[in-house]
Amino acid sequence: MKSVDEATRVILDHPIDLEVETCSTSKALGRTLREEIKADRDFPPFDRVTMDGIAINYEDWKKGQTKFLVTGVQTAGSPPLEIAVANVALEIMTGAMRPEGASAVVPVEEVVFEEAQDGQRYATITAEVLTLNQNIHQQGKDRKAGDVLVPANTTIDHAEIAVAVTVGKTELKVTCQPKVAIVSTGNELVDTHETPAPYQIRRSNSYALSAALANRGIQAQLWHLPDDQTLIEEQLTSIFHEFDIIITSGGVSKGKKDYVPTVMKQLNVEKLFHRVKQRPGKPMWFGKKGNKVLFGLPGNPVSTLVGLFKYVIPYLDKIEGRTTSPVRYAKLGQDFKFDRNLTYFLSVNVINKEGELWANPVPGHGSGDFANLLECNAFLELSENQQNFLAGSVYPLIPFRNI
Ligand SMILES: Nc1nc2c(c(=O)[nH]1)N[C@H]1C(S)=C(S)[C@@H](COP(=O)(O)OP(=O)(O)OC[C@H]3O[C@@H](n4cnc5c(N)ncnc54)[C@H](O)[C@@H]3O)O[C@H]1N2
Ligand code: MOO
Repeated sequence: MKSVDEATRVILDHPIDLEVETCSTSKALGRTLREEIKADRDFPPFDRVTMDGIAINYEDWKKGQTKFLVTGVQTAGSPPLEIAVANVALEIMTGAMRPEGASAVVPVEEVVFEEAQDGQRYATITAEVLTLNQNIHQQGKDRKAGDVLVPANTTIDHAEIAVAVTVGKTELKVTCQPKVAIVSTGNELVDTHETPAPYQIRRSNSYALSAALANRGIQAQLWHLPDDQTLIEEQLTSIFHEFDIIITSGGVSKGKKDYVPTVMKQLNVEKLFHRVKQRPGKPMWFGKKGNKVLFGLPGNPVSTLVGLFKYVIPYLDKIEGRTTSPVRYAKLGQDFKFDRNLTYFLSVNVINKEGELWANPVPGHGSGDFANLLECNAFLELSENQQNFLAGSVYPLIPFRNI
């Protein structure tokens, strides 16, 4: 039986290859970039005015001039005007290009405007202090044309989309998303709209898995198969043809109808491990055939989700080449005892107390108690070979909601 660390290593050491495709930039949120995004122009591309006010030649003010004749108005999006003679100003708007000859912009709050008898408009500066080039964002100050703005393999978020469209990219090269199938098994399971017999339940795992994957940007396709070995074999054969990643739930333990491992053998899927020294989720199965993998997650709903968040999501991150955030840690909120020689994934409610994450145990009633997860936002990974876990000690966190 593999330890949690060994199982993690085996999984991450068996990536499948995903191709590169082109995707419209506006739909690229969450995808992995497979090219560099370079600046097509300087950032900003021209000396950009940053306040609504008047543009003047700073030297005029420095020589003692505070009252300026307004000779024009320059709005954002129009070609630059010019300050060609001494002691004149242009009214100017945020986003406009610096007019030729202008070397300071004084905000309207520091200017008094007046109309003279002759119909001319004057602006008097009330500010005590001006500086050269104030309120002008200098061309190329942020980035230079040709600079790499976003390196390849970055996960695309709103900031990357803003930069990509700014440099004129309507499309981006991204990693193809894997095709994912979720297959639940079990005669005791009926669908949501059905009324279960007294010995049946409604199935929930496939819906929980597909919702969690949708949150991660992946639209999985769902199947449910009865405990019929021939049918499972037939269906998984065709699912293997069509999909890159198959996630099964149930049918991997030691029961007479737990057919997943047997069927995998018949389909020549290489077993990389079966069973992990952990609770919940011990009976997990993992294997690979060609460029496809199967995660056989145990059926108990909490075990299924531990498998998804601990193993499947990091695997997706790896094959998609995503930039991932480092492992997060939290302090255990109260003493906890677990005396089996297994890694324990404790359901916890994590709160942020004065900048520190504290994980309060919400143990529930075992791996079938999925209603318990309504009160939780993460699993805390308590290492094997330890029995007493003390309040205040720090452990890795596997969040399944935003914390
Ligand atoms: N003799 C042994 N029995 C069991 C062992 C063991 O080591 N020796 N392991 C136990 C552990 S731990 C787990 S976890 C379960 C996992 O077994 P399976 O993966 O074969 O899962 P099933 O038997 O099919 O189902 C277990 C449980 O979960 C419910 N379930 C299954 N699928 C769904 C679904 N889609 N939605 C909601 N609930 C689901 C199912 O009805 C069962 O109650 O095995 C233990 N037994
Ligand atoms: O691993 Mo099972 O998930 O403990 O119930």
